[in-house]
Parts: sequence; structure tokens; C-alpha cells
Amino acid sequence: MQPAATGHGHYSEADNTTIYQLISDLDFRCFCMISIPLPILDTLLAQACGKDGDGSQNLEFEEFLKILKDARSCPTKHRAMAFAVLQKRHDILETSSVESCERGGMEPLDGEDEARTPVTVLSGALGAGKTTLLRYILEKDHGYRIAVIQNEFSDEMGMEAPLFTDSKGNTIKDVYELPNGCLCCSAKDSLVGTLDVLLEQKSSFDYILVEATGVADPESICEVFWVDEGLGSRVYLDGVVTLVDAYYVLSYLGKADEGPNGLGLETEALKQVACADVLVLNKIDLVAEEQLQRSRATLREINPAARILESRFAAVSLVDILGLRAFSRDRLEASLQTLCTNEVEHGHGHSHSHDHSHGHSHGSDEAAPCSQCDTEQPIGILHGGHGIESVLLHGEAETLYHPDKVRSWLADVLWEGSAGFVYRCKGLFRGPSEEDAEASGTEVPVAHALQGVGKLFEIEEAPNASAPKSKLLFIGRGLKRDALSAGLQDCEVLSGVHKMDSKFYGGAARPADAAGYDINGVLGFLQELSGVLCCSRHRTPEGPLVADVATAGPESSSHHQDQDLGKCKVRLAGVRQDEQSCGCTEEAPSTSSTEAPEAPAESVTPLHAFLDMSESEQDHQVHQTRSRFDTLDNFLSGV
Ligand SMILES: Nc1nc2c(ncn2[C@@H]2O[C@H](COP(=O)(O)OP(=O)(O)OP(=O)(O)O)[C@@H](O)[C@H]2O)c(=O)[nH]1
Repeated sequence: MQPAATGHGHYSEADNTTIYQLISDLDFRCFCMISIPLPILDTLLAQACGKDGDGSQNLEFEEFLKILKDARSCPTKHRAMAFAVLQKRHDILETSSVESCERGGMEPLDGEDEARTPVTVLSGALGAGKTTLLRYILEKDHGYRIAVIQNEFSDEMGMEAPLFTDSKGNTIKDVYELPNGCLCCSAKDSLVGTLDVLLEQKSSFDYILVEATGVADPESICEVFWVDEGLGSRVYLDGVVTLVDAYYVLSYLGKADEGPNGLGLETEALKQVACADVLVLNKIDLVAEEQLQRSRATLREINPAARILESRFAAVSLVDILGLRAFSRDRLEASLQTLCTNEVEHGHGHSHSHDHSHGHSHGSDEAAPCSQCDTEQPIGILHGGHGIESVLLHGEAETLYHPDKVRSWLADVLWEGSAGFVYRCKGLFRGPSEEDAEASGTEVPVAHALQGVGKLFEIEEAPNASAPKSKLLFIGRGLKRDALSAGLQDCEVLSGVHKMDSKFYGGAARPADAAGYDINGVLGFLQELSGVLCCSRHRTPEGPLVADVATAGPESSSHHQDQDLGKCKVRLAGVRQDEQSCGCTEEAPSTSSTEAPEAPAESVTPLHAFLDMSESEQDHQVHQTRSRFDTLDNFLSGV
């Protein structure tokens, strides 16, 4: 198959008849790496669908068609995430853990709530009191008709399915036990299946409680509700309630000091705390007040945004754990208000840490604003000796953040781990509305709500929330606060420039500023990555350079058969402006519209140079380059 390019460095406008051919020969992984402008996606889809009838497609083709449809069905603002879907499908990343951000419906949207059933996930370490809480809930007169999904980790550990009764002593029939396996692993499919079955007979209940095993990773469970589009239209995650055994909590969580290599159950326990919306510190009858205080402080350190309740035999007020709408945009405000921070100069790398376990605690039932931290500073770091930290980023009152840039940045943070391991993130930030950002960039700031669990996140406008200052909270392990701070700073809407140029440059003044490389570098990179590009380029009347990346195809599909992340890294590194070998220049080239782009003589960072770097330097380089690549995505999608 011959590419559409007419020769080295000579490109023609995309020829629709060849697009499908080109793309179908592409290594999908290469394809995934490229942001595809929507019109191109349409063309691809049309071409692919046109191919439908001729009986020549195979399984791979059908998969490809589905990918295209998925990508196309994403609203424009989610397109970047559609590519994550592609990535996921084809396991592009080493970790195989890039997850789709296609939200299945985690957050109850206005007007949709009634049609959907709330789900509360009960998590907590082994023996912390989950079943006790479940029983307590079911026996209360709460007005909900609750269905229960339980999960036992193994037959050996599993007992007879316990009998649950309601407030009138009647046996509850809607109790479903999932087969062997941990909910976050092998039993995940069973959970989806069980929910499907349950939802078929929705008339008998209006609330679902899922009790996870003590070793379940809550992130993975939340994904079920977030990622599964079919489910998401019928259920929403109301909140994650984590039971904590007051007797064991300190020793349990303290063990995580052993570091990432010593991960055992304590890591899951930490995650369960980190991901919680509500923490129930149970079994307080077994501990002295002093231990209780330290436990509260520890929990507060790990998850400063969660509400902490205390209980004996899980007796808590049900309004504090059910019907939380914890992922609701409008609830974010209140949850963020409880956070206090300490000082780090925004963007200047000057930092202090601050251990909240000393001097003051926040009380048990509600985190009141902290008197010691009432002067809000740009970044707050809260951490103790358990290895989990929280970083709270603050924006200046007048600073706006571009939602698409924030998405790209978060994709990098959550999927690439560029700023540590983030278990949970949430926040509100001020920025132009999506509409404004996509159109002319006229800014009428609105609040945008961020919710993230594990690698999944969602950003939505939150018109009802007031965000006088942007606040983003990250909870995780090994968080790099400077990287987080710098990343957020990169998302700022630059005054005066954004309005004029954001459509093309994602807020930066010039292409070189926006992406850190010029179009020759871009083309060289894409060419190297994917073979040959069909491109045209021209200058707009205002002067900026616009590239139409129509499609890309390899010289031969086998060329990329063995492409793995390592090689992608090298190729990605090839577009770095500071890599002389990539041929990039800082200024936008002055080539006229009729000129074909010159492919750089050497578009790849020499492998030996890359390999000679330390792992952290490599990661840094890849991170840098990926950010630029994301900016390139913005750039191209604005064309
Ligand atoms: N003293 C005391 N015991 C409690 C309390 N809450 C629960 N228990 C007991 O702790 C034990 C474990 O409680 P469960 O509710 O089964 O704990 P679980 O989290 O469901 O346990 P797994 O399913 O094994 O993960 C039971 O014997 C409970 O009666 C409490 O507040 N105080």
C-alpha cells in the first residue's frame, strides 16, 4: 500500500478515497497517539462504514470501526478521552491501565437523577465492621428499598450468605452474593452482570449497597460505575463509605511506611481511606481517647476531604452515609471548604510541609475550617508517616484555567503518573465555559468541577457552585507537589492571548510557545511516529500557522509492529524543541501555504541519548514532551 504522500516532504490534501486504506493499515497504537480532528474522524468513519457491505472486514476491522464510532460519539470536549479509550483497547501503555474517562454516569446530572439508582460502596479492612454497618442500615427505617450486593473473597473465607432483615424483621430477598474473587479483580464482571440483572427488576428497590471485600481496591470498584456507559445511564455512585477499625487503624495504616515495594494489604487499606467520601471510625468502644485522637489525625492526614464519623457497632446516622451525592458538582464546594492548607509559593518551588497530626486535629464529626490555616496559601501539603499525602493547589482569585488544558494535564498526571500516584482528586476551578473556550475564547468565568478516582476523572461545568478561588485536591502517594503546581500553572488562561488565539494554540501566544516546537517538528514527529502524513498547511489571515493533519500511514505496517512504549518515548522525545536533532525551530516558519513542509532531517532523539538518561530524566523528558503533545492535540483540534 502506498501512502498518499507524493514523496519525501511533499504532501497533498487528504484524499478521502485513500484515508480508509491508510488508516486501516496503520498500527492502531500509532493511530491512537494522534489526535484526530473531528471532521477527519467523520471522514474515516464514513469511509469505514462504506466498507461495511463488501464483506471484506475482519474482526480487527470491526474493532477499528467500533473505536471510530466511540471516538466520534464523544462530545468534542471529550475527544482526548476518546483516545484514551483507544489506548486502553490496544494496551498501548506498559501498565495496561490507562482507563477511559468516558464517564458512564458517576455524577448525577441535573434532571437525570431520578431515572438512576444510587449506589453506595461500603469498603474497609477485614473485620472493620462492614457487614455490621450493612445490617444496621437494613434494619433501620430509612425509607429506601435497598438491594445488597455482597462479595466474599474466597469460599474458604466465605460463610453462608448472612440473612438480612429489614426494620420490620422481614428477610430481605434482594441480597446478591457475587461468586469467588475480589470485586476489584475477577469478580468485577460479575458485579456488572449482577447490577444488570438487578436493574431489570428495578421496581423492587431504589437503592443499591455494595459491600466490597476487605482487600478490595475501591478505585477499581468505582470504575465500574464510571466507565460502563450502559450502567452509568441507570445507576450512579452516590459515595464511598469506608469502615475503619479504630483498634487496628494505626498499626494497619502505619505499615505502609515500608514503601511501595512492601505493598500488602495495608496499601489497600490506605487506598480505601484515601478514596472515601465518608470514613466511619468504628469500634471506638475498644480504644482509649488518646488513641482515638491519633486515629482521627491519621485519617485526616490521609484524606482531608472526607467526613469522619465515629461509631460503636457501626451505629451512625444514615443521612450521613446514604444519599450523599458525593460526586455531585455542587457538593464539592462544601467538601473543599473544609480543607486548610499550608504554604508553598505557587510556581516557585518554595515549599514547606506541614504535619497535621501535631498541634491540632479537626474533630471527629465534621472538619471545621482550620484556625491555624485560615490564611489560604497556593499549595497545602498534608502528610504524616503513612506514605499518603494530600496536595491542595490554590489558584489566585483572578486566575482562570482552561478546562481542556486541565484535562490534558490531568491525563498526564493520572495516567502517566507524572506527579506521583494519585488515588483521589477533586476540586473546583475557575475558567472559561466550554462554549467560550471552543468558540472565540470570550471569557465569562464559570466554575468547573473535577472528580477523580484512580485513573478516572471527569470535569464538568458547575454553574451552581461558586469558586471564588480555584482549589484542587490530590490524595496519593509520592506526590510531586512542584510538578502539580507547575502543571496547574501551565493550564492558566493567559490574559489577552487566550481570547484571540486559544482556538489554535490552546491559550499560548504562538505555536512555538504552545507546543514548544514548530510545525516542522510536529510533522517530523508524526511522520516518524506513523509513517507518512497527508498534510496541508497555510497561514491564516491573522498570521498563525495552521496545520491540517489529515491522516497518517506507515510506509509499511510492519514498521510499527513492534512499537512499544519505550520506542514511543523515544519518538515522543523527538519533538522536543530543545532537541537539536529534531530540526525544530522556535519561531513559526514563514513558509507560504503552497509550500510543502520539509520533514526534518533527523526527527528522533538519538536513542543512545535517551537511553543514557536516568530513569527519572527519561520520565521527565517524556512528561515534558507529552504535555507538549497534549498542547499539540489542542492545537490540531482547534483547526
Ligand atoms: N467491639 C466491637 N466489635 C465490633 C464493632 N463493630 C463490629 N464489631 C465486631 O467485629 C467483627 C467483624 O465485624 P464485621 O461487620 O463482620 O466486619 P466486616 O468488615 O464485614 O468483616 P469482613 O467481611 O471479614 O471484611 C464482628 O464480630 C462484629 O460484631 C464495634 O464497634 N465494637
